[in-house]
Amino acid sequence: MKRRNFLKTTGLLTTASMLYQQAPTQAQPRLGKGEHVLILGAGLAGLAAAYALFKQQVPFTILEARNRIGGRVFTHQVDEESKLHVELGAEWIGASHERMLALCKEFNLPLLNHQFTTHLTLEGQHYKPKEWQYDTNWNTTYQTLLTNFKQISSRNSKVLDQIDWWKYLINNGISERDIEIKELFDSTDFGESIRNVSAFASLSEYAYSSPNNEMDFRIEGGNTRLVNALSEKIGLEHILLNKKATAINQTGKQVQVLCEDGTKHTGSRLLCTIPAFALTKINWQPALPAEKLDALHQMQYCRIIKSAVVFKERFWQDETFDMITDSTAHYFFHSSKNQPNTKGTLTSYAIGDKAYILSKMNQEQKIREICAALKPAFGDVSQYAEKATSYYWGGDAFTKGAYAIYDTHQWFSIREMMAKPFRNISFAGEHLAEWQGFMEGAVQTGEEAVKKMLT
Ligand SMILES: Cc1cc2nc3c(=O)[nH]c(=O)nc-3n(C[C@H](O)[C@H](O)[C@H](O)COP(=O)(O)OP(=O)(O)OC[C@H]3O[C@@H](n4cnc5c(N)ncnc54)[C@H](O)[C@@H]3O)c2cc1C
Repeated sequence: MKRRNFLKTTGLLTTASMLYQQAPTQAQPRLGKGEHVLILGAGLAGLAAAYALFKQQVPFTILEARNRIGGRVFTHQVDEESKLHVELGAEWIGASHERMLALCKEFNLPLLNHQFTTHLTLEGQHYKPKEWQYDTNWNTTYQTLLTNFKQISSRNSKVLDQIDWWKYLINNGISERDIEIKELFDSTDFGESIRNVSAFASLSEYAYSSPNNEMDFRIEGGNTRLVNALSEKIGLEHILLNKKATAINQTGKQVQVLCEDGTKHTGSRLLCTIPAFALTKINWQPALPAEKLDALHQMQYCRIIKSAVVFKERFWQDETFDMITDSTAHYFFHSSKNQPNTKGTLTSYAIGDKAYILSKMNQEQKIREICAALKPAFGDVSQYAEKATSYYWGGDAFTKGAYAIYDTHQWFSIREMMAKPFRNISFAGEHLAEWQGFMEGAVQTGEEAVKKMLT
């Protein structure tokens, strides 16, 4: 069974309705001929929705708050001379990410292998890929847990949602050393400590992911190329930048969006693809149902900082180098893999409190921190470091985090409430997706929202 089908069968779409019986449920009428759709947000959810409308010849306009398209897909050129680029937002396309793979194929965007072989540095000791491993018994237990999860009942799914991933692993006998390593690994997936993630959310990700945990590909030239291809296809004239929505009024059959620059935009339907935090900052007339606002307020986004350092030489030598460490800089990978040059970049990917600490450092301090974390593996590499570029998503004005993180008790409670349409307004975006936290999820929710409008 595929992951999305699995999630549908675990009762996901019924529990929240039981919890929020007061909320109004209104089926939206089918979109009429010539009716204009407004879309908030030019991230992948908004662009995928617009592309689906474009194919059906439905008129639409995208309103985007930033001065660029792409949202959390954000390719950045770090060095003009070498033309090296890095991803400051979404990095990997997974081998199971069907819609992303199909779109890349459709737009002739070549995919590059972006898999790595992982080193480990723990308490100042460096281990090369085959020099470290989890306890053999634990490996067997873990595989059994993943396999058994695929048979889980709806009732037990909800029990699992009540405990966090860390406690679940401890309960199932992981050793003290292995939980330390597992926390370092898995927290990079969730962007916070695994004590803050529902065991159900974790298992549904790991049991259904590709063998490389969906860290498989990236688009040659940068993931922003997909965003650009979609925008060009639908017509750049339909995407209005610097249009931060501040108020949304629904009167009769019309929805009016007021933007910070004083402009007003009207449509028969509105699709909001903006993150939960941004939705709570909008002045809604009539007000959003209290249960929905409450769910949006509860939704947390993880803190991630990506810091890419340009080095004069690729002293790590191995193209597939990545490394988990117990330092503040946390996880490193060779972000210039498949970009031939004498110079190269290593990206540090730090989460949670570590991300926050790094965000308070200037670039020189960050380079010092990163070089110190690399020392056990490579000695002093500070002479190779040229510059660092970083982006702290915890401070992002629109998301206040990198992607949604479902804490205990949340998977089966707030999600459906956030996804519920509100009169002529529908909702999409990564935080509502079955492939939550991924580009794939953003695309799927955008496409599905349009499908619902048209049926
Ligand atoms: C550091 C990091 C690493 C990641 N790694 C991966 C990865 O390896 N693989 C993967 O598949 N995914 C990854 N992701 C997740 C992926 O980036 C997201 O799931 C996806 O891009 C979200 O798309 P979206 O359209 O739902 O939201 P967004 O991209 O956030 O788009 C929403 C848009 O709405 C706009 N907006 C917000 N408020 C308003 C407003 N009031 N008015 C108008 N517009 C507004 C925003 O500016 C934004 O452009 C990562 C994300 C981050 C941040």
